[in-house]
Amino acid sequence: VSGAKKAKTDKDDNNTNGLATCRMLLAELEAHQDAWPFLTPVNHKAVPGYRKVIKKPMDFSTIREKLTNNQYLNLETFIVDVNLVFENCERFNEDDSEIGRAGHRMRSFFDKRWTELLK
Ligand SMILES: Oc1ccc2c(c1)N[C@H](O)CC2
Repeated sequence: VSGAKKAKTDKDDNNTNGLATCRMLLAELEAHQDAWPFLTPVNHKAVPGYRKVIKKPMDFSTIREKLTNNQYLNLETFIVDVNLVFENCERFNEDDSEIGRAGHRMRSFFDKRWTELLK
């Protein structure tokens, strides 16, 4: 019947919400050699100014937790959180710094990979 909603089953292997793609992309981000500044939440108690400057902290372990808890509706909502990691990094770090450069390298890696996977 037209308009009838397709029942979601775990056999639904056409990666409907892009969740298999999210898992693949996150695994690659976590394994990247430049991921070290982004693997766990910034310790805002130890970093002066961080809590005040960065309104929405985000990191790869938090994204992993949210993915595990099925908190991402689709690939788009996942990409919003990954981009938040890189936006926070650019806000808090000079471009010409170790962490600043790592952030730029990670962002260009991610942009390349998700556009490749979406083609
Ligand atoms: O010198 C420092 C010391 C701590 C941090 C940074 C730089 N940047 C990170 O984005 C946040 C944590």
